[in-house]
Amino acid sequence: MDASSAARPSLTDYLDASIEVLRKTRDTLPPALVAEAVDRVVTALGQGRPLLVCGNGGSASDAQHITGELVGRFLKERRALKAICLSSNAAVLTAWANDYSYESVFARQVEAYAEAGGVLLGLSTSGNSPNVVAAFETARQLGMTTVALTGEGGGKLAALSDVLLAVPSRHTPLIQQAHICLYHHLCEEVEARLAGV
Ligand SMILES: O=C(CO)[C@@H](O)[C@H](O)[C@H](O)[C@H](O)COP(=O)(O)O
Ligand SMILES: [Zn+2]
Repeated sequence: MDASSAARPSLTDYLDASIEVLRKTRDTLPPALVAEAVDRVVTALGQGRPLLVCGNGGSASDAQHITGELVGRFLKERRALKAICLSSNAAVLTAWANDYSYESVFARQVEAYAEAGGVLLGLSTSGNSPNVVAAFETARQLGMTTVALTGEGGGKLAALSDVLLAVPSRHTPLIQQAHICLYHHLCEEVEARLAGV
């Protein structure tokens, strides 16, 4: 063991902390709220309206992950679903951020793809990333439903979300891990309900 490793959590400690956040999420997040998020997404996609997904850093990967499951498949064979990742088009992101502002990179794409009755799903562990906040403001102006996956309290997204799924932690990586559980559940439910529709 090197001298500095004593200060860092062991893998066992890290897994224990992860389990604790997942357990608190299970015990505190109302199932009816999760069901409402599922309902909103099922309604939008069932009517051919888009699900737009955005986030930064690890949450950008999560946004890609979610849209990959829904455009392709999660567990079942079924039709493709109109899920669009706003965090993955490098040309759009770099051109818009370079010429205008990083703060508006998602809002601009919401303008491009929004349809009233669609859903914007934003992932932000702080709930305060300015580009996700701006995207929520634009989505609401354009008649979209907003669903947020955040950490404890929901930050600025709390006031801008029709459905707020806030993981009870302030630790970014552990919140992200709980987000993966929540969105895999969402994908499984959405897919099951839209199979054959
Ligand atoms: O993946 C991680 C940390 O696990 C980082 O890349 C993290 O996503 C970035 O610092 C984000 O910029 C954090 O933004 P947010 O979750 O507060 O919206
Ligand atoms: Zn990470």
